[in-house]
Amino acid sequence: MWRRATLFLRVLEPPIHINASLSQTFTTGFPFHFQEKDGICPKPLITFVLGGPGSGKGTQCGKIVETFGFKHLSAGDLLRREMVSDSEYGSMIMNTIGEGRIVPSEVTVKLILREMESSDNHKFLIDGFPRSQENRIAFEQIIGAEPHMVLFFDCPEEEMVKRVLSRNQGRIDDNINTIKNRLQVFESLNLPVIDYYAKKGKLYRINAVGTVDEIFEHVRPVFEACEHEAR
Ligand SMILES: Nc1ncnc2c1ncn2[C@@H]1O[C@H](COP(=O)(O)OP(=O)(O)O)[C@@H](O)[C@H]1O
Ligand SMILES: Nc1ccn([C@H]2C[C@H](O)[C@@H](COP(=O)(O)OP(=O)(O)O)O2)c(=O)n1
Ligand SMILES: [Mg+2]
Repeated sequence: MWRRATLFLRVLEPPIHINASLSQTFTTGFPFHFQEKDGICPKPLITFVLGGPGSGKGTQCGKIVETFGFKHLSAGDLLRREMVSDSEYGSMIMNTIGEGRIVPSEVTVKLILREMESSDNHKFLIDGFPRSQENRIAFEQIIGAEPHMVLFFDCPEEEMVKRVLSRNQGRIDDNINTIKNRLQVFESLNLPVIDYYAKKGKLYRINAVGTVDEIFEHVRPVFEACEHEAR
């Protein structure tokens, strides 16, 4: 169903710009620009990491960070952190996540933007985002950048449910009722995004069944090729 994309790197990206009307929604962090390093402001290298709940995104991101030195931004972790802070969005995020729905894009993109701006690393692994076409468009408009590539951890539903139910991290959404909703939301809102990137030739579909190390052996060559291209 998913075509395996050939390596496609946009080496020359258009300059980063901020959509003026959307930028007015935010009070911090504009204009978006990276911290300088040795007097140079590098272009961001963005990888989106997608897959259903429990497909192993976070686990594989840990290994990618260790091996390839990316900055890992988990949209879910950022939202959970915001949820327990004094934020005005706290209760909305809790209700939304508890029901297995998607938090409004402006909130999530704002949290991602804040992390990107404060990072001294220009290589970003954005995990669990974009989860909908609305997420994707908000990111493009607000941050003004596109991913260089998109990983999709393809995992059977049965296996995802089993992993989520034994995750044991005390998450409010790791219960059978919420999982059912999350799987439905994944199918209806996230698969179209995955399809979108497949059509753009940016998608790398990874078989997410196997041990963590076996799966990472499928991931490794994708990043090795990316590093090679960037040289
Ligand atoms: N390949 C794997 N085989 C078995 N369990 C796994 C594998 N990869 C991750 N897990 C476990 O499954 C659960 C979900 O993994 P996680 O990385 O949190 O997935 P996601 O971020 O996609 O929801 C975690 O408890 C993790 O330890
Ligand atoms: N882009 C995103 C990412 C996560 N969320 C919310 C809704 C998701 O069900 C929860 C949990 O996301 P998270 O990526 O941590 O979940 P998994 O790692 O896939 O199990 O957070 C969101 O609203 N928008
Ligand atoms: Mg995760």
